Order: sequence, then structure tokens, then C-alpha cells
Amino acid sequence: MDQVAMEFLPKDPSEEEFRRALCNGFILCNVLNKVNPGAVPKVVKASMTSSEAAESPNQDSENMRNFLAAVKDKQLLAFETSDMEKGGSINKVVDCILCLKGYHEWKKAGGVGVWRYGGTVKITSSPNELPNALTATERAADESGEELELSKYEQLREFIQLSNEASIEESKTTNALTFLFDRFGLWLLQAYLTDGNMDEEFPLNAMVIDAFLSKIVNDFSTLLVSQGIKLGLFLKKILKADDGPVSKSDFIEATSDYIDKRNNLQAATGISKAYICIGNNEVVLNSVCRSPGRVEILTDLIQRHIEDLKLFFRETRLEVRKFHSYWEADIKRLEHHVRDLEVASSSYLKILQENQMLFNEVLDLKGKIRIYCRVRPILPGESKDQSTVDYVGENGSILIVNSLRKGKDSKKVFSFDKVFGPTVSQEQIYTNIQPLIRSVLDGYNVCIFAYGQTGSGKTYTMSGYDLNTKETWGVNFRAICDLFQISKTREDVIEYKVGVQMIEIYNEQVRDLLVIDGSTKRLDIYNNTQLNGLTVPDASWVPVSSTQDVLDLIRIGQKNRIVGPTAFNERSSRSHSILTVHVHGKELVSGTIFKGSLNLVDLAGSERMDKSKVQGDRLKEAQYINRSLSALGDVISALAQKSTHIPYRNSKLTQILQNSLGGHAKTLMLVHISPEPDAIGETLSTLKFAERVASIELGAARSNKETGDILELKEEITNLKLALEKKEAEVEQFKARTASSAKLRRSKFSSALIGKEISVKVPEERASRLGKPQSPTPPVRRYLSGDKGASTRNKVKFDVVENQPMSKVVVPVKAHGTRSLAPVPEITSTDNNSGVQADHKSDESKLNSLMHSTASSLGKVSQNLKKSSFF
Ligand SMILES: Nc1ncnc2c1ncn2[C@@H]1O[C@H](COP(=O)(O)OP(=O)(O)OP(=O)(O)O)[C@@H](O)[C@H]1O
Repeated sequence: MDQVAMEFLPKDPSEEEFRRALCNGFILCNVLNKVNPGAVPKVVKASMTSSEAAESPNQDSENMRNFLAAVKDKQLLAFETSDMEKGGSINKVVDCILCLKGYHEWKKAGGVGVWRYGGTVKITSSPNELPNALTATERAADESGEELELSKYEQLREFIQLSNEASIEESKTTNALTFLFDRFGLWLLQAYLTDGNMDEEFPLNAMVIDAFLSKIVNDFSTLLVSQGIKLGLFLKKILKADDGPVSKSDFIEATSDYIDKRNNLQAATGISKAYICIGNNEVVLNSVCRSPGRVEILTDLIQRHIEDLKLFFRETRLEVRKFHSYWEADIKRLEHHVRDLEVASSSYLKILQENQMLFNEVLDLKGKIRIYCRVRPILPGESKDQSTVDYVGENGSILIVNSLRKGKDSKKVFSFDKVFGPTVSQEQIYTNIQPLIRSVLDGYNVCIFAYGQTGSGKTYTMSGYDLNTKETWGVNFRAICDLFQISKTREDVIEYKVGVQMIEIYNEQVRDLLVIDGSTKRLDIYNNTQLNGLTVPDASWVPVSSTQDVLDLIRIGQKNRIVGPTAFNERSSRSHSILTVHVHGKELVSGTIFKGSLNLVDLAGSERMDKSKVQGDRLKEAQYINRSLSALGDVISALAQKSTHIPYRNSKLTQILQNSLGGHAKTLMLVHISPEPDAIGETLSTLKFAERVASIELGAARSNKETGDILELKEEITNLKLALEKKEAEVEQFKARTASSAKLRRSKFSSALIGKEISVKVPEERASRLGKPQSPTPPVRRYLSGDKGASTRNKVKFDVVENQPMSKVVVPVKAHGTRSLAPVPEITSTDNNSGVQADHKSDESKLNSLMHSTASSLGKVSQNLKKSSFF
């Protein structure tokens, strides 16, 4: 409290002194706030002494104005500012203050019932409400100008002084309490932490400290309220004692006694505060309170306070322990619960995985071709506003919008195993097909083929965009690296060999893509459906043993692939490319052998010739592409309808894919579509084709996993079959060669006879005609049929087919009659025919030895097979 505020009413104030003390409004505002907290929200500190204020009363008139406004607002008796000036009606001021006092007492007493001021019933109010109909007080005495009694002034002065002090004391107490609580908390913590390992017993956390402090605050608030009530009662007693007003000296004594007690309490609080801070009672006692009489009281108070605090601390500690044990039990319950949940969630996960596995097994058992659809993003230069793909669902559905149609027909939903939107990355695509690819290492044949219109992103998915950028690596590269790396991790258990072939079908010719000398040899396809042999055995088979090998191979393959510009794609693939990874694995302990193969097919894009505006070579390529794709469509339709005849042999593509489409392979079709509105026709036909493919059931996929012996035998069979196939082909070639050489020999033989005479046996009835020199040749030709002919010098003797009486005739041979359909007879006597005969003999012996070696190989195999219990 500053000096101005401390300046107060003298002991026996004159009217002038009274006015001067109150005229700045500061005291009045404080008193009103005490009686009715918050009535004057803003009290301006007095800036001058009361004597200065009296000289210039307007200086602090803000407080006075606020006070009068608040008093009027509360409908209490008020006065005018001019009443505070010299010559003003000070009685009104006094009246106002007495009214305030009366109202205060009434309120302190509970505020129930009626409140009287000056003997007149003024108001009836509920306990918490202000009087709402306060009329003017009875002012007879005031108006008569009768002098105020001294005792009345005294009471007023004391009331004002006490109220003011109480307000100051309260704010001091609040500050001290705040400080005390802060320090107390700290002390408690220090004591707690130093006294016997409490950090282990006591779970210190913000919540505990908060709870503890709020309890203390509550207790002290209660104490404070009771102090306030005590003061109120005390004032009431001294100001309005039933046995008449107390004397001035009694009142002052009682008040000073009370203030003493308050001060003691205050000092005790201060001391305990200091005690807590410093821990030295004596020093503080001496410094704070020098009066020896008070020291005992204060020490006593402090002791009691400390005892209380100790008790409180012990109770708190017990309570905390209790809570601690509750919490421990709770935590244990929660731990159990969490463990139960963990178990439940892991078994849920297991069930989900099992479901997924079962679902895949069902698919595998049915031999369903899986269909994944990928939507190409809109490319720079294409309109971003219109995309034919309206919605891509999580569950494998895709909604296509056809702006050329209206109403219901403009939208169509397709459903596949998975649909990847335009933002799906290369890595995500691979992750989704990885399990399928990895099954190659367990001996499965897997085929993944990319299908779609030209420019829809097939090559992007399969080959990737740029081999130097990891994010854009395609399925081919990722798959080989993956297989190769997994095979490395299993090398302690299984010995794997991974090899790669890369071919393309360009204009119905199979070409090797892994050649480095630029050769373009045509390769043959072998139909080896029973085992996982090489379908194109003559194509380069390159073993890979490092990621770098894979990278180099893919680079060579991509370089050799034939590409060209079309209206839809600057670098359109003009061929179907097939990358085949062969995996051969042998379990080191059991000797079991796996043979898996992975066919990664990037089909050439289907295109509408009218739209693609191609000509010349491009047109020819497009025709071949479309023809082979339509052959693929025919195979798919036949498979879907479970036809007995599947037209695999109609194209090289279907021949190569035969094992994957109709065998026991796991097959995945990656359908690609472009979002361009221009391509809506192709998009719809692609998706419809994919739906048809999805309906095919091929039967369960089988793993090529055998124990060593059986697999070796099977391999032998396969090799022999291959050899047999080759030999059959050789026999065919030999036959063709023989036929042409026979023709040649016949012509040689016939030319050798021209101009000579031959003796032939003919039916008698003909002999006469034949004997005629004019028409010998045509009938002779008819009867040249056997191979039992014998020849003499310049004469050839033939047996006649029909069993008739024969006669010999000698006929001359003319040039135009030398054609013969019969096998060539031996002409031993003719010198210039001996070479022909030798050729013939050597061909025959070759054929015989070929047949013999094949038969003996087959015999060996069948013996081996008989030995094996498997057959
Ligand atoms: N997912 C994708 N993200 C970014 N660009 C892509 C994507 N798919 C395709 N493209 C781009 O689209 C263009 C055509 O793609 P791509 O050559 O792979 O099509 P395609 O179906 O193989 O065509 P074609 O059948 O004519 O060979 C290329 O420029 C390619 O980079």
C-alpha cells in the first residue's frame, strides 16, 4: 500500500479531515468492493495525498465517479460529487456510507429476509441478490440539519478503516499463500526425495502433484473464508451490539487485538514461508518478529502448522500408496487386456493370411488366370480434363465412362482381381505380383503377359522406362534380380541355377534377342508340353550369376527388339517379346529337383489399322500383330468354352504360350488401358477380352518337383523325345530328299533309255498292239509298276501287275514317254546309271541306321522306366 493509501482518517477527524480522506474516492471504492466484490471493477490508485486531492478534487474524480455510479447501480443511497466539496452536504455522504455498512451487515448475516435502513423497511431479497427496490432513506434527521453524533463518525471511521485493512490483508494473504504453496510443494518434494528412497515408493507425476496442491489450496481457501466470516461477525458485534454501542476505547482495543492476532497469523505464515525456504527457524523469527512475546506464539503456531503439514503429508503419502496399488492393479489388468488383444489380433491376422492363402489356393486349384488391370497416367500433351476412367475401386473394380454414349450405357463397371490406378508405382506393381514370381523357385511354371492397346503402357510395365533409374525398373528386371537374389539366400539348402532366354515373335518369325553379332536366324518352336523343357531350345540360354549379368542381358535384349513409330506411340513395340527365366534347383539333402520357368511376355499392341494410318512395312507388321492376337483370342475362347480342340498351332504366339494358357502354369494377365477418350473403343474391347480370359479355368497348377531318379528319367525321356522329334524331322527331310532324288534318277534312267529298245511283258491282248512300232510308249508307262524288274544290256524286263497271260514285247522308248510313277528299278547293266544306284543305297542305309539308333534309345528308356516303381 503506498503512502497515499496509507494516509488515513485521524483519530478524531474534523468534518474537513473526513472529507479530505474520502474525496479521491479510492477508499470508498475499496470499501464498496469489499462489501460487494467486483462492484467497481477498476480502482485507480490515488496519485496524490488527500490534502492535495482536496485542493483539486477533480484530479481523482474517476474513482469517485465510478463509486457513485456503482452505488446508484446497486440502488443504494448515493450523493453528489459536489457534496464532497467545501460547503457541500456531508450528511449525504455519511448517509451513503451508513447505508453501505447496513447493507454489508445484512449480507454478512445471510442476507435473508428484509433489510432495514434507518428504521424503515426498505427491501426483501433472496440471499444472493442485491436489493432491487431501495427507496430513499428516511432523511428527517439529515434534512433538519442536525449534527452527526461523534460516535456515529467513530463507527464510520472504524468501519471504513477495517474494511480497507481487511481488503489489504486479504490480498497480502493471497500473495503469501501462493508463495507458501509454491514453496511448500517444493519442500515437500525435497523432503520426499531425500527422506528414504521415496522416488521408488512414490509415483511422481504431474497428476499427483496437481491433486496434492489443489487439496492444499482448497483447505487454505476454506480457512480464509472462515477468517472473513469471523471478521464480519466481529464487526457486527462491535458495531451493533445488542447492549448498545460500544465505547470508542473498547472498540479500538478490540480492533487492535484482532489486528494483532491477524498479524501474528500473518507473521506465522511469513515465518513458515521463510522456514520452508531457509530451514532456520531462529534466524527468521528474529528477523521477522523482534517482539519476544510474540516469538513463543509464533513458534507454537509454526509447530502446529508443521505438525499439521506432517500429518497431512503422511495422509497424502498413504493415499498415494493406496492409489499406487490401485494403479498397479489397473496396469496389470490393462497389460492382460493388451496381451489378450495382441493374441486376438495376431490370430485375426493369421486368419486373414489363411483366408488369402485359401483364396489363392482356390484360384490355383481352379487354375484361374488372374487378371490385374493397370491404368496408364495421362501423358504430357494429353487433355487432363477428360479421362475415361471415372473410378478405381479398392476391390478390383473400375468404372469406365464412354462420352459417346448417353445415359445408362455411358458407364460400365468391370471387375478384376486387382486394378492399379494411374498413380501406382512400378514397385507397387511388382510387390503385388512378387509371390507369383517367387513360386518359380518352388518349381512352378509362371506366365505373366502384358496385354493392351498400343501406347497403353505394356512395355513401361514389363521392361521399365529407364534402366538407370531404380524407380522406373520394370517387372522383367525386378523379377530376375529377385529370383537370383532369393536363390542366393537359399544356397545353403538348395543349389539353384538361373538362366535367361529372350526371344521375340516378329512377323510370325521367332528371333533370338540375346545375340550380339546381329544374326537373325529363324528359330523353331518345340511342343514340349509334358515337362518344363525349352520351348525354343535353339535360342541363346544365358546363365546369370549377378545383378550386373541381368542388367547386361536386358540391355542387349531391349536393343535388339524391333520398335517403330505409330500414330499412338513414338516407340511402339512391333513384336511380341518373351523373356523366359529358367530356374533349376536341387535340394542338397534330399536330392529333390525343382524346375520352374517364368515367361514374361510383352505383347505387341493391338491397333486399329484405319486409326493408326500405317503403310508399307508398318502395315504388314500390324497385320501380323493383329492376326496373332486374334489367334490368342481364339485360343482363349476355346479354352473358356472347354472345347476339345484348342487352336494353339494357329500362331507362333499361341504355340509358345501353350504351356501357360493350357498347361499347369500359374498365369497372370496384366491388362493395360489408356485413359484417353479417343481410345475408348479399344479400352472397352480390351477390358471385355480380359473378362473372357478371367473366366478360363485351367485346372490346378503343378510344381515340377521330383526326386532325383524320377526327374532324371523324365529328363531322359524328354531328351529322347526331343531327339525323336528331331529324327522324325530328319526322316521327313530325308524322305523329301529321296523323293526328289528318285525323280532325278527316274529322269536320268528314262533319258538313258531314250532311243533304245526295252523288252516288257504285257498282257497278250496288248502285245500285238504294243508290238506295233507306231504306239509303244503310253501302254508301257501304265505297266511300269513293280520293283522286281531285272535288266539286261539295253533291255529292261518288267513284271506286269495283273495276273494275266503275258507275252514279251520289245518296244522302243521315246523321249515324251519317259515319265514313270513307279519306284526306280535297278539298272545294273547300264554304266551311266551306277551313280544313281549308289546314292539310293546310301540314303537307305542312312535311314535304316537312324531308325535303328532311335529304336535302341527308346528301348533303353523303356527298360529304365520299367525299373522305376513310379511307372
Ligand atoms: N505408368 C506409366 N507412368 C508414366 N508413363 C507411362 C506409364 N505407362 C506408360 N507410360 C508412357 O506412355 C508411353 C507409351 O507406353 P509404352 O511404350 O509402354 O506402351 P505400349 O503399350 O508398350 O505400346 P506398344 O504396344 O505400342 O509398344 C511411353 O512414353 C511411356 O513412357
